[in-house]
Amino acid sequence: MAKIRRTKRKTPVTRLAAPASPSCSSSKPAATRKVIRRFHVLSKRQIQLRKLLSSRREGLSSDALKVKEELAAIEQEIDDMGGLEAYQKMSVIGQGNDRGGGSEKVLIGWLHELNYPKRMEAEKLRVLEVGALKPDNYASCSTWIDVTPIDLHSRHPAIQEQNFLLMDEEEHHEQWDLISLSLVVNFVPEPKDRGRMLQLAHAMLKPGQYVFLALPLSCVMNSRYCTPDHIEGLMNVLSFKQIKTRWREGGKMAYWLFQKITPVVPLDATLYQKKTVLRTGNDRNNFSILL
Ligand SMILES: C[S@@+](CC[C@H](N)C(=O)[O-])C[C@H]1O[C@@H](n2cnc3c(N)ncnc32)[C@H](O)[C@@H]1O
Repeated sequence: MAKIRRTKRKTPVTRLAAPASPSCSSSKPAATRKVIRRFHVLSKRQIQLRKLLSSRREGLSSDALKVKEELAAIEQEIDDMGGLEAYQKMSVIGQGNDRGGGSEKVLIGWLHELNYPKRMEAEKLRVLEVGALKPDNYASCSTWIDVTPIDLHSRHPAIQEQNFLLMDEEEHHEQWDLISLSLVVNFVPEPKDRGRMLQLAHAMLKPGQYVFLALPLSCVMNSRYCTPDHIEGLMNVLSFKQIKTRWREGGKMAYWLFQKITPVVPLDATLYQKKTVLRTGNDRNNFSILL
């Protein structure tokens, strides 16, 4: 039976800071965090191994066999843990307790500051909520928000089971007023796919409309490769303008609202196409987003 390699490498930040600090649920906070961290570690390794396998010629060496064995062991462990479903359950607990509710509270507050729903015309705001754990996050705004919740794994019939990265860009071109990416970009293991997610959001938004982004604070405050300025610069390159941002010292989350703009001159993307060290020090994480 193959064993999963257990190294002393640090757990990636994307895995640490998902909303998992329940204080009044039946799951103990430490146990909740443990499931979330382990799930992220395993799914990142799963992607690495799959890539490794697809880059080798069939039956090339005994190395390939080892990779296959490790992959099988990882997939078994993910299954034994209860898979994405168990992870989502832990995230719901965290959502309720860690943040006193979901990120949508921050977003709704900002929309009110931007004078919604007053400034709206006849139609409701078309919101695509990516990574929806509950179908009714926007129930209190149902008179002015028309939400489409999607997730890789639907936990409710009203949540469409859909990978955002596989949505048809042409079909959805400039169809949405707001796309919510709360704790979703950091869930995606590959930095380039994270960038693609933001690019896709841009293509799918109507001109002048918004993307809401929420990340664990450590992704921007303790990463070697990512800072709040870097996020803003990267979003500017994608033709987004920062409208709102919020985090607090010692907090767990960072939030942004960006507006899709039409740039006068396209900006140079070079700085965002490869990892550049922006912070030094041993105790940093490796979160990054690449274009
Ligand atoms: C940590 S949970 C966050 C849920 C919620 N948005 C929040 O802020 O608490 C991440 C969710 O995003 C979903 N997700 C990740 N990548 C996705 C993708 N490409 N398309 C759709 N859903 C995705 C996962 O399945 C998971 O349910």
